[in-house]
Amino acid sequence: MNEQTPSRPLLGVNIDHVATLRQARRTVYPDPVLAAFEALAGGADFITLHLREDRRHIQDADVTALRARLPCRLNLEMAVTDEMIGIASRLKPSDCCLVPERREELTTEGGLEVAGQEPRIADVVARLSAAGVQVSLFIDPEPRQLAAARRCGAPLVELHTGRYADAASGAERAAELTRIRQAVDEGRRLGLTVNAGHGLNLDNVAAIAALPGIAELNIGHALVARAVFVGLRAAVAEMKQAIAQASR
Ligand SMILES: CC(=O)[C@@H](O)[C@H](O)COP(=O)(O)O
Ligand SMILES: NCC(=O)COP(=O)(O)O
Repeated sequence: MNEQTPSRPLLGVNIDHVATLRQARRTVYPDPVLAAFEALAGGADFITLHLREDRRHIQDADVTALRARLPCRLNLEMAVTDEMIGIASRLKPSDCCLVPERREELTTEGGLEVAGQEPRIADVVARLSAAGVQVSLFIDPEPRQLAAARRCGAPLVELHTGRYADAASGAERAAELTRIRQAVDEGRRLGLTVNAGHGLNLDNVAAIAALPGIAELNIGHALVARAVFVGLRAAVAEMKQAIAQASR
């Protein structure tokens, strides 16, 4: 629950798109395991990765290797499918985040529809929790989804910040930030630990990191993109600094 929310959000580095580069040629490099250690050297608090049904980037072997070798928490993002539940139950990552997934999507387009499938989500939360996995639900910043997440027994939620990140105007961005702030407050009132992520970068992270009560941020694509120019260790260090400055 949320009694120990840190003064500034922890940073989970999502290494999906290191694997995207590897999959472009089906080579064995760049190695996501090496990337994870570089991210940790840059100050990452834990590592996040998304094992998609279509395996477009992260592969099963990456999850197995990281589970065996990481000295930190491993946050496995996955769809709510029997296949993925089986993988998570077998590998037992420290954390698992249930996300929506559609084959044709370019990236995650919205939050998990928890409110419309509570019995299924509650069952999966119970099964993974019984296996010792800390489960979070990737949801839109909406009161009905927060309430449903609480009823499903999830201890954590991750608020989808994609609409904030993709806002086409300052007014729209401000409105989305208000929506997220209200969702953080409501989630904490419900006793949830509240995380956030998707589409965050050096230009937009400060306003999110400054929101009181956010426990963790998951950031990936923008960090890997920045790493093309400065390296992953430096890109993570930059992001940690931006988060620290925003949450003073
Ligand atoms: C759930 C989420 O917002 C991301 O962590 C997710 O991994 C995005 O999918 P891609 O990494 O394939 O863009
Ligand atoms: N859950 C969000 C995440 O892990 C990273 O999302 P992005 O920074 O790659 O958009």
